[in-house]
Amino acid sequence: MSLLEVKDVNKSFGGLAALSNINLSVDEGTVHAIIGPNGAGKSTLLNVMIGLIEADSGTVEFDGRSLSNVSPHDIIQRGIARVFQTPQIFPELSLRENVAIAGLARRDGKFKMNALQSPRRTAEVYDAAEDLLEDMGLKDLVHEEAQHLSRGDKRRLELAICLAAEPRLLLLDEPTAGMSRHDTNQTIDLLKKLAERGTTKVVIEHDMHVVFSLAERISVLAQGQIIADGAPDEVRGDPKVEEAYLGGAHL
Ligand SMILES: Nc1ncnc2c1ncn2[C@@H]1O[C@H](COP(=O)(O)OP(=O)(O)OP(=O)(O)O)[C@@H](O)[C@H]1O
Repeated sequence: MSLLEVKDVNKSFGGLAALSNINLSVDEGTVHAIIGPNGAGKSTLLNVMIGLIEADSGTVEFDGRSLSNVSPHDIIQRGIARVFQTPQIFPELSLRENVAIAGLARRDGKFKMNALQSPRRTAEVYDAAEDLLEDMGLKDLVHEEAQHLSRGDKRRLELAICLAAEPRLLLLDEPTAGMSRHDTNQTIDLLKKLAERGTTKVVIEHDMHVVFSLAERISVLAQGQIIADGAPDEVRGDPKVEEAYLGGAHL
């Protein structure tokens, strides 16, 4: 079943068509990668999906309901979370406070810092935060200030923050950008583990190792258009993709 449907979406910046007639369907429970060369329109598409950029025309539907005119906050409430290229964390708070705040925001419908001081909620929320951090391999760091984390651990924290919101759809914008091969492989393992939670994922990624390790379906953007869409093996062998994406090199 399709969880997210992008239908006939167009977006121009001035005279530049960043997205042209984009149609894309993300099936529930799958990992769907969006790849393409620099400037292909990947971030614009992700921003349209999450309501940060309004399309000139076309629609995005999540679980059968249009996301038009829905605020980014309400989009999160509906069950969509985005992992940004730069981790969005509170640097001076501990890891578990960072994750607990996200859990409370999900539960209460809006950010309520003073809810952290309510004893009844605190234990419950902190327990859930610690469980998530343990899943992310950050158990020993729950009391550390987030600002002291390594880059790889920050990415893991940010994933925990996103998951605390219990999203049905997770949008990941270059989750392994800037990571060492070791951290990249750990992140791949982590994302595979997340698949067991049934969270549907859309991943923008430059690293082909990551894409082909994770994705069940790949859409290829070039110059604002989808030039290929299918299973990894279909996309890998597509001459249009090799030409557009890597100037004729083999994927
Ligand atoms: N706010 C904006 N104003 C003007 N032009 C923009 C804006 N955002 C994106 N563009 C242009 O739209 C096109 C698509 O950009 P986009 O960032 O979506 O590509 P991308 O595939 O994510 O690229 P990259 O892989 O380099 O991040 C580019 O030509 C870019 O310069």
